[in-house]
Amino acid sequence: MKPFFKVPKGCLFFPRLSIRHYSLKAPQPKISKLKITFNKASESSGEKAVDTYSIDTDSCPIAQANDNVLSPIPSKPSLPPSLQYVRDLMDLYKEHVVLTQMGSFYELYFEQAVKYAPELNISLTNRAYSHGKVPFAGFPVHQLSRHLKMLVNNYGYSVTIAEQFKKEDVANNEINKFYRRVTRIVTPGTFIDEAFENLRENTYLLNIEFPENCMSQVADVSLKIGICWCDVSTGEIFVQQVYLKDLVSAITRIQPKEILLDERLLGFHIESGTWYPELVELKKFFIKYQKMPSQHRTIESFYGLFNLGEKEATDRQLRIQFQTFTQKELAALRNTLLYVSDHLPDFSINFQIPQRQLATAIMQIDSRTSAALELHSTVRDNNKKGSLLSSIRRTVTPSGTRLLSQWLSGPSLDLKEIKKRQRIVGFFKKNVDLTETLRLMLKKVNDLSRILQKFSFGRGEALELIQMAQSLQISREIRDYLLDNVSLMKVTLKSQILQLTETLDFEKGLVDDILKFINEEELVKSQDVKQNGDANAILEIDVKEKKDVNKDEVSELTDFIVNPSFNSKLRKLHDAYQCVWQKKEKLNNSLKDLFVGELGAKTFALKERQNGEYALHVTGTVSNLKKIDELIAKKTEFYGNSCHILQQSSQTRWLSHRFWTDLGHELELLTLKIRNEESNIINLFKRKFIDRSDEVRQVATTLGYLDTLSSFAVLANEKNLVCPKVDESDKLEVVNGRHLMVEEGLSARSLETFTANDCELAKDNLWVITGPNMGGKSTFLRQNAIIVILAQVGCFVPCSKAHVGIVDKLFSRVGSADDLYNEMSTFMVEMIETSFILQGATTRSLAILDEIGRGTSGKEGISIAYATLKYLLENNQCRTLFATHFGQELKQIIDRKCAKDLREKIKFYQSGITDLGGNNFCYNHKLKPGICMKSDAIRVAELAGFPTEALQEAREILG
Ligand SMILES: Nc1ncnc2c1ncn2[C@@H]1O[C@H](COP(=O)(O)OP(=O)(O)OP(=O)(O)O)[C@@H](O)[C@H]1O
Repeated sequence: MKPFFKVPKGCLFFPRLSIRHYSLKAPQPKISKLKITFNKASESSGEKAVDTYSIDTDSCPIAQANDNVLSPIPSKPSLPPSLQYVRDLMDLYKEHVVLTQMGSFYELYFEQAVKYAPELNISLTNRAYSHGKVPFAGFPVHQLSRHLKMLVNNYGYSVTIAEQFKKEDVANNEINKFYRRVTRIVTPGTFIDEAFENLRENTYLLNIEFPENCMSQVADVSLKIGICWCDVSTGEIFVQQVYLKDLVSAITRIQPKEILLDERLLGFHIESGTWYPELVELKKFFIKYQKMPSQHRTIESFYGLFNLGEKEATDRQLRIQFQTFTQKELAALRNTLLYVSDHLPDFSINFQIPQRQLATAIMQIDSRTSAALELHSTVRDNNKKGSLLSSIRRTVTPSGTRLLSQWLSGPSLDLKEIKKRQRIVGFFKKNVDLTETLRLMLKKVNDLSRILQKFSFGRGEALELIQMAQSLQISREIRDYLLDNVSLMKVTLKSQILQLTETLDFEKGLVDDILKFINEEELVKSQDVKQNGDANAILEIDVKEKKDVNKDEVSELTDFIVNPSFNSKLRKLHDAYQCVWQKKEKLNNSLKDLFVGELGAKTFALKERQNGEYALHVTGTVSNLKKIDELIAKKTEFYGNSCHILQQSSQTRWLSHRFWTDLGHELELLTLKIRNEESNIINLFKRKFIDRSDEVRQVATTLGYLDTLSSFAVLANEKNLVCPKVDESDKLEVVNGRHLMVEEGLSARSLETFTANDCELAKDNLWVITGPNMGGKSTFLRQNAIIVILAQVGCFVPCSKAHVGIVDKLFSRVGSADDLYNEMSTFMVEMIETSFILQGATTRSLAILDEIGRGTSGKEGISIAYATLKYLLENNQCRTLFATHFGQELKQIIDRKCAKDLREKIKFYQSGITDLGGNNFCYNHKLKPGICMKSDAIRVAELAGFPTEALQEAREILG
């Protein structure tokens, strides 16, 4: 029998999975194929027509075309140009949802309108054209984000967005004054709007570069694969080279929102697991198949996507960095960069220098282990609440939370780094008041990396500029605060803290300038007005109603957001504005004296009407207004100008007045000029931050680091955690260990307290844990794995003492598998998972195995359990916890078949039940040496509400 993937010498043979016997379900509809070509090379492969529509908008005729330009294939000449454009886009971006901006709406046409209108819950209508009716549906521009969420996140579609632009130098009254072009293609990995809102998580896009033609051969577990992942919303980008056997662990760690694969792999259905079983894991993700023409673009052509200050310095740094990457990593990087730049053609991407992650620096946790240990979500309902992350999270900044999540997915193998973290946590834990003050400061810090990215994309409000400046100011305060307290620190800690504080020293002048020259109060006010406006728009309040209300006097000086003293140009504009404003005040007072004082009007004001006209607004009684009318009719001059009536009602008059009209226009023009200059200044400041991207990111990283470590200190004090001894030994010794989440659950539900248990393993030691059902076996296994993870992220651990020799890989075979291997029997899944452990575990690994062999008949199950146990001891020689209901049977086989030295490496522990008399009992979760002889399954059945008759029957059979 031929193995279906290559098994290294000395490892177990894998069962052959024939697709005939285990026909796998078709993948979920998340997978979409993007037919886009990117280079001329494809002309030869018969895709010339498609090539004409490259989404590279610079060279793309269609993307830049205005609505008049017809498709090169004049398929439906009777369509109006704008519709023809939509039709062409739909043909080009097949399988994408195409949203085209038409005025202040995004619209869907033709069959897409029919298909997606119900999914978006918007109304579907028809519009009549000369060639017939066309179905269409749309929504206002400001609702884009809401509908994108639905299309991309809920339905997993790719969305192509064509925006409308006004042609330059075209008069307003021309019919074809707009053109449209594709500004972005939104997929889960490039959905920046969503990422900017979702502060606690990274939005990673992952590209996997399989070697060419590798799928036409049997899978080789030592195949080298290049991966690259990036978060466009924070600018992070990483590369790594992994072996095929470690690929799924890497994916689990990265938790990408989208995975990019070469289009050529489409036919291999890799997520079915037929080529390499572990790849069934890909079913969990949004997969995009993409033509990968990386060889046609040099890496240098992407240098513009990085901004590390001066261009030359950036290029030099990148060149040096890329020399350290392998070819596979570079290929993955190139394709990722290409994909991002093609999907966000209108955004200036600003990545940090790509970081190379080494497989040897991070603990490997495969997806089953991550799920079984509930690191990020619970097994039962896939909820974040109740997970390890949510139960230990005390971070107060978005970057701290994201860092914590990354650390939990990939704990460190770097002893020096772990000890550094422990030292800092220990210091924060001891100095409670200092930590409290630090965290109060951290709480005020905004998400610097995301604000920076917004600026790079030409987005970001002026208020975010203030937030950026304030956060950087706080980072200086944190720096000073820590420096003030270095006397409390021991030598090593002191030098580490000093190193950290260096990165918090961001240029003071820039920050001070922003805080000095930009008026935060006005910004907050205008933000409130905007938010209210948005809320009204969302509520779709009748706009007409608002239009009836005429604007009050032109803005007062306080509406401006940049201090006039910023530069002479702004000063001059403000002086001119002041001068006109004073004239306006004088005019207002004089006319008020005249109309109210002398002519008896009730009120008087200088106003701008909704239609833009400047007018005098007078109210009064019918007789007073009559007097005014008569004066107007006689062409009487008011403050040097005669008036005429623009609009009247019984008690109001709108009057024209030349002088006010001139002043109004002057004020309007000056306001525009000031706002324009302000916008230039804001953009200048933003640019300054973009040019210092590297420094801003360093501050963000350090603040996230301090946040995470101080949060560990808070947690340690709150949960009574201790600092574990971590070293390169082969030990796993835990005294009075606890499971944080189970403990939390118990205290929330009942008065019962958690029973702490010890664990003492060394290399090639194996503990067999037996006990009744519900006796706490799985809990014990998991708690020790979690303690290892916590120890290696630098966190303190729930026990009274721990000694953890660094674990390189964590394996588990716990509980029922998820549904990925659909149509495979539970036992087959169990065996596949166990095989991965037997093939992957090293002498530095920790394996937790729960009830191996339970999925088949008793005798065979026991033999499999024994074989697994023996293989682990003899070959893997890792630290192992092995829970089973076959304790007695296993012991007998071990005694019979194993040599003394092997027998001595196996220890048996049991939990039990304490009888309380009658039918009453309680679980005794305390582990003690020995083997539990019975599982007390009938008691569990009784607790679960089994019918008495059935229970009786079971008891009789048991005897
Ligand atoms: N050390 C402990 N102290 C207190 N309660 C515990 C402890 N360990 C487990 N429990 C409680 O017992 C429940 C069952 O534990 P667990 O699932 O670990 O048992 P098990 O022995 O693996 O059961 P089974 O053999 O039926 O799978 C837990 O949900 C928890 O409420």
